[in-house]
Amino acid sequence: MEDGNRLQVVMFPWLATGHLIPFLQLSKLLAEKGHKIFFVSTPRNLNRLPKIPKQLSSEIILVSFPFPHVPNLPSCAESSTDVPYTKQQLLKKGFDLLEPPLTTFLESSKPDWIFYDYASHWLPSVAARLGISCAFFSLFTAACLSYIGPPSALMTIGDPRSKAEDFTVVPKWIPFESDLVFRLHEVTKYVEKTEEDETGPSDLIRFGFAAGGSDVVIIRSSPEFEPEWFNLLHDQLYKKPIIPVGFLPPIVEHNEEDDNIDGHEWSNIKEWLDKQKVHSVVYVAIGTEASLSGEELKELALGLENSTLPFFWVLNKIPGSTKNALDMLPDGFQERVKNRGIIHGGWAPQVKILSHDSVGGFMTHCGWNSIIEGLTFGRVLILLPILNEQGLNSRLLHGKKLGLEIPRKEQDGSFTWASVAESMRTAMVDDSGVSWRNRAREIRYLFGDVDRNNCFVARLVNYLTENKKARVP
Ligand SMILES: C[C@@H]1O[C@H](OP(=O)(O)OP(=O)(O)OC[C@H]2O[C@@H](n3ccc(=O)[nH]c3=O)[C@H](O)[C@@H]2O)[C@H](O)[C@H](O)[C@H]1O
Repeated sequence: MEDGNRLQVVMFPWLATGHLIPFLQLSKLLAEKGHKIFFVSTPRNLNRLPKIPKQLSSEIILVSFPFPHVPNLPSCAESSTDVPYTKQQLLKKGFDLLEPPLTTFLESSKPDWIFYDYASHWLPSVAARLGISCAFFSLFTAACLSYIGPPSALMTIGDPRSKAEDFTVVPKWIPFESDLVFRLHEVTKYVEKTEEDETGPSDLIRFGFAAGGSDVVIIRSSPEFEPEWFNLLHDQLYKKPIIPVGFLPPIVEHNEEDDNIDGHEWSNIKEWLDKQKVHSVVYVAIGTEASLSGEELKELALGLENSTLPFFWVLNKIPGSTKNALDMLPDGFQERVKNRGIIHGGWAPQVKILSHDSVGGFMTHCGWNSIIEGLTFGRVLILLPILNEQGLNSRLLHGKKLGLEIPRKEQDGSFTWASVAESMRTAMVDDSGVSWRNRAREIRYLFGDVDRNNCFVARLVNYLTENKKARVP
C-alpha cells in the first residue's frame, strides 16, 4: 500500500475487557488492510489482551501508560473487571488522569485518526486542538444511543432524567412506538448517588460529550438489524456522519497456544462438549463486570438443576471481591448436577464454547459482545440483564424474538428458580419455543457472515481515508 494511503490510527478504549476486545478486533481488521494501529491502554489491560497474530505484530503497536494513583482505589485496579460497579466512578477518575500522557503521545505521533470510547468525554477537545480527526467508536447499539438521547442536549442542559422512574418511560425524542426502556430495578442502583459520583461526570454526560464532540460516530452494529434506530440517530438526534462497522463477528482461532493460557483448558472442555447431544447444552455466563448476589446465585443454580438440561456455567470471580462464588452455591448442588452440568471457575474460552455444536442456548447478561457471539453461532438467547445498558439490549432482543427474558420482580429484579427453569425449557426444548430457536438460527447469516461484515470495514476505511484532516506538520 502506498504510504499516502496508509492510515495511522490510535485506538483508546475504556478500561473494560468488553471494550478492549472489540477495539482490538477492529484494530486487527484495519491492520490486515495495511494500516498502522497504536493501541493505547494501561499495563494490566494490555497484558490481558488476546494475542496479536504474529503477522500483524508490526502493524499493531501497544502503547502503555501507567495507571495513575487514585485514593480509595486498590492499586492493582486498572479495569472494570477489578472493581465492583460501585467503584466505577473512581476508576473513571483514574482514566481521566490519562489525558496528559495521551495528549503528549498524540502531539508526537500525529496520527490521522483517534478512535475512542464513551468514557473519554475530554478527548474531542484535545483532538480538535491538535488537528487530529476523532471517531467515537460506539460498542453500544444504535437503539441504546437513541435512548440516551441527542448529545447536543446532554452537552448543554444535561440529562433531564433525574429519578429512576424517568428511565422507565420512552424518551420524548423517540417519535415511534417502542418498548425500549429500563425496568425500575435496572436503574435504581445508578440513580442513588454515592460519594464516588462526585468524582466526575455521569456516564450519560460522558456519552454526550464523547459523541457530540466527535467528527464521526462508528457503531458496532448494522442498519439491517436496527434500521429505525440508525435512521433516527442520523436524521434527528446526531446530525453527523453515522457509520456502521457491522458486528465484528468473532473468529474462532484454533491456536493451541491460546487454548491453554489462563486455564482455558479447551481440550478438557471440548471433551465434555463432544459427549453431549447437538444443541442440548445451555452455556451460562455474565461477562466480566456484572455479578449476582448470593441469593440470585442460589436461585440461578436451582433453576439450572430443575431445568434438567445439560449446562456449562461460567462462575467468574466477583469483580472487586475476594469471595469465591462457588462457596455461595446451594448445599449439595454440585454433587447433584455433576453428571449433566459443568461449573467453570475462572476465564472460559467463550467463543470456542459457543461455536461448539453441542451448545444450543446461551443464558447471558446481555453484554453486546456476548450477544453478538451467541447470535453469530445461532444460539437461542435466555436474557438475564444485570448492569449498564444490558436491560436495553434485552428489550431489543426480546422484541425481535431473538431472546427470552427471564421474568423478574419489577421492584427489586429478583427471580425464582422456577422462572429460570421454565425460561430455559421454553427456549431450548418446549414446542412453545420453536419460533425462538428457528429465529436464532436464521439470524446467524446477518451476524456471522464475515464477508458481509468485511464490506462494512471496507466502507469505513474509505471514509477514514477521504475524511482525515491534513496531518499537522
Ligand atoms: C460492550 C459492553 O461491555 C461490557 O462487557 P462485559 O464484559 O460485561 O460483557 P460482554 O460485552 O459480553 O464482553 C465480554 C467479553 O469477554 C469474553 N469472555 C468473558 C468471560 C470469560 O470467561 N471468557 C470470555 O471469553 C466474551 O467472549 C466477550 O467477548 C458490558 O457488559 C456492557 O454491558 C457491554 O455492552
